[in-house]
Amino acid sequence: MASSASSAASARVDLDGNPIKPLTICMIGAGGFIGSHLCEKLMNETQHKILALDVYNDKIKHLLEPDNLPWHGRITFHRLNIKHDSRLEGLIKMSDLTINLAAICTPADYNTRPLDTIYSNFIDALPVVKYCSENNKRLIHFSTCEVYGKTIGSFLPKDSPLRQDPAYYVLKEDESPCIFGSIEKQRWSYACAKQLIERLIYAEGAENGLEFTIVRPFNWIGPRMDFIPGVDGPSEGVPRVLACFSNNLLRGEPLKLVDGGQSQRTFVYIKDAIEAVTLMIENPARANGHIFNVGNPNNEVTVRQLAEMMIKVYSKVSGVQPPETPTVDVSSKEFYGEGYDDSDKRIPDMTIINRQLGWNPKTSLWDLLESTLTYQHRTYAEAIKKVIAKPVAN
Ligand SMILES: NC(=O)c1ccc[n+]([C@@H]2O[C@H](COP(=O)([O-])OP(=O)(O)OC[C@H]3O[C@@H](n4cnc5c(N)ncnc54)[C@H](O)[C@@H]3O)[C@@H](O)[C@H]2O)c1
Ligand SMILES: O=C(O)[C@H]1O[C@H](OP(=O)(O)OP(=O)(O)OC[C@H]2O[C@@H](n3ccc(=O)[nH]c3=O)[C@H](O)[C@@H]2O)[C@H](O)[C@@H](O)[C@@H]1O
Repeated sequence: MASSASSAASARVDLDGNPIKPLTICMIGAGGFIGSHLCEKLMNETQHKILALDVYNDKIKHLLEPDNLPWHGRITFHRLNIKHDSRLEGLIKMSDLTINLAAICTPADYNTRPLDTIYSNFIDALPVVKYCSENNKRLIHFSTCEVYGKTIGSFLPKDSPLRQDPAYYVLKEDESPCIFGSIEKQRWSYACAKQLIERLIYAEGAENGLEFTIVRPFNWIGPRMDFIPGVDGPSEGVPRVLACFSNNLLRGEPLKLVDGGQSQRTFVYIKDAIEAVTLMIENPARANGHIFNVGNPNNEVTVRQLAEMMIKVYSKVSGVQPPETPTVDVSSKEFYGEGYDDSDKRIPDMTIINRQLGWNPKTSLWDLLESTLTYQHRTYAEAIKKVIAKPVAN
């Protein structure tokens, strides 16, 4: 008799009521933050098989070992660098669907390693697109909300009433322009490379019939995002804001607000966002040919407000009192170096994803920070104490 888990999984149907066939998915960048959550979801709740490609597998080790896991045999890890590995085409050919997550995607790299950033986000993705197109394989490609760049409203005078009009700031997949800074502002190397790969994929769809979906994530956050400097990443490394602020909180240091923390972001819980990706995987007729914003327009804060909320939540979940000086201002030049620039505001329009997939985010910013910071505290607090206690070598 089939187990209740597997019979429940085999009875699953898509949004149009058709049974979902198990797929083989070539997931490139499966060992990263988003990949690890997607692998977890697909193993726990579906019957799909994953060929997981990455240079690292630390974040999915718990899904690969031991041999008696319920999904044993449905996920296999292939350690490879897509820059130079002849196995890539074969693995794409063996699959029904390719999901490409591989990228350099931390802002601290965009202006300091612009060549690596452009190669990673454009050149290295080219063979993936080509192999999918030539072999008639479906592609879900991860782009970014950064392709929108700055809002139209950011160019209006500070006191202009038009700044309050959503037409000047809400970001729509099929209408909003992509507004980047000058070439000296190398921050935009990432957004520009992502924009060009989006255009190439779109053109492959238009001219050669490639079946594609492009995902534009808006600040997905949660457990396993990036690294804590000096614990599971380089001491001098600068991860994305959730990990930067977590690191400050774990060490009892003030949180650093770049240029006063005035930029605005909308944060979505990784588990909500993964639901959207699962809908795309399992509803190709509704997802193919579309570009989807995936974010939570209800969770907007300035970076300063995010810092203040994280300080409160961390204190609640850890029992540790916040430092006397909870935040400090730092210039972007000091923090990121020459060539940094910023997106002012990022509110996703949700019309297309709502219409095609009926998806909506559920988790409030407070709740997602509570579960994420509980994880950060449990995972890192002891390790940080040891790092801090270590005598510094002369
Ligand atoms: N997390 C977000 O909120 C967010 C927002 C916007 C866009 N994205 C996009 O989503 C994708 C995944 O983001 P993430 O947050 O999981 O990042 P991540 O850095 O955690 O994951 C990327 C993974 O790709 C792997 N990788 C990079 N280059 C590779 C190569 N040449 N060969 C093999 N593997 C390689 C890395 O080792 C890493 O495990 C990226 O394309 C990113 O640009 C993420
Ligand atoms: O997550 C996304 O949707 C996209 O945006 C991110 O870009 P950004 O939001 O600017 O990156 P974060 O590092 O998360 O920074 C958010 C804001 O916090 C600020 N910040 C960051 C770190 C810090 O310690 N202090 C601080 O004030 C930054 O200057 C920025 O204004 C990254 O480019 C990508 O991962 C992704 O494509």
